[in-house]
Amino acid sequence: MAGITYEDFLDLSYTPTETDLVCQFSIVPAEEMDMEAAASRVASESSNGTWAALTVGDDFTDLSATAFAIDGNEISVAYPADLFEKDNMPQILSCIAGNIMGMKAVERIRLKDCEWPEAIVSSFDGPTFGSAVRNEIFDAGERPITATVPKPKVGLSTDRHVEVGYEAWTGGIDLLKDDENLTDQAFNPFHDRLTESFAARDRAEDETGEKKSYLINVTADTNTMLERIDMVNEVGGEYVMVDVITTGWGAVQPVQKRCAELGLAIHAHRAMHAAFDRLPDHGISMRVLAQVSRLCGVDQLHTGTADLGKLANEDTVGINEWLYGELYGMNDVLPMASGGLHPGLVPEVINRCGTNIGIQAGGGIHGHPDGTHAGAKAFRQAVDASVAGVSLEEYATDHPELAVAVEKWGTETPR
Ligand SMILES: O=C(O)[C@H](O)COP(=O)(O)O
Ligand SMILES: [Mg+2]
Repeated sequence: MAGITYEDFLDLSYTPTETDLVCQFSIVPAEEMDMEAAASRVASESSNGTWAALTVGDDFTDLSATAFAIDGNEISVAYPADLFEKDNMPQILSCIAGNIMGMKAVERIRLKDCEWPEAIVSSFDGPTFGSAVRNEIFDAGERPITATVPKPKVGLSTDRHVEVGYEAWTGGIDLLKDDENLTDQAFNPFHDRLTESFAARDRAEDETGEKKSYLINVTADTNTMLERIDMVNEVGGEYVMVDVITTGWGAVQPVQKRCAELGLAIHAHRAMHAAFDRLPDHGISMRVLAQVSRLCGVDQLHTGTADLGKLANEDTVGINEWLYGELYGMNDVLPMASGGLHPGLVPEVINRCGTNIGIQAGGGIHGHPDGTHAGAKAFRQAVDASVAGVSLEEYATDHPELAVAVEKWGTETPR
């Protein structure tokens, strides 16, 4: 009978069923443990076992996970579907990435990848739009959509923030984006920024004849986020932005449901992800965080810059491919490349990631020697040139803003 002693959680002859959730971990066992014992403890602690052999009899539903493969320092664990509550991401993570992360039986443990069965996937709503935002909200055709964060990231007054946004929109940027730590502070209150930005957005649309939108950061406690989402809807917004890791999945889920009712898209900023994924042999991979984001229904997600930008990245291209991939009919997610980008890096970002992305620059626009409007033009020119297959050098000959940006930054990767 499985589930009594932790050795019972290892079965190298087990073949996962179609309904199992299969998780891949890398582990470094504690000093006195071999891989088999440590793998058993992972399966045990993350399902229905504990450190002690139980003497409670067998009057319980057997929800034991099974460690069924060991390959070097990697193990695979299969979890039975009934272990999980439907549509409850916190509960799932409390199993597969819960106590085991700090368990002394392992020195290090990293949840690297999951294979999600249909029963779990279909219990979540998934994204309302996904990458369709590019042509359902915008009319971007084959090009990536573009975004910018006014800098400095905090401290601009509402008036200045809106002015910067207007300059960026009219320079050719699709999306104005708040920064991850701008919400409702005294120097730039949420409600003022919301109403004034959308008024400026309307003027920018009239001036350019292009669709524009604004990713206002609603991040807060769940009730406040729901109120802010309603406010965004009332002024005719299309999106909200949420810092999904810092708010937590139990907050993202109701946000998704409210946004789906209202027809709003969700832009997910991943601030704090590196607390989980930066150490290569511990934590939760960005790949799994991206999978969780898709199930919880974000439409756009920061997945890095394929290592071209200022932030450390884990396998941007592989993560993006997973976000586009077939998942029992669930909508995909639009990956956002962001963090230290400037016009000179755009061709290589598109070369590595393709055009079905969003691409964001803060410093790479607002650090342009001729200011934000010129910076926005240069960034859009870099996108247009790359999609047309024209080199930046050639495009810059009759696009002076791009020429200035390329002269300033070249193709360097910032730190
Ligand atoms: O939130 C973001 O995406 C960052 O603020 C990016 O800023 P940067 O383009 O200046 O690195
Ligand atoms: Mg930021």
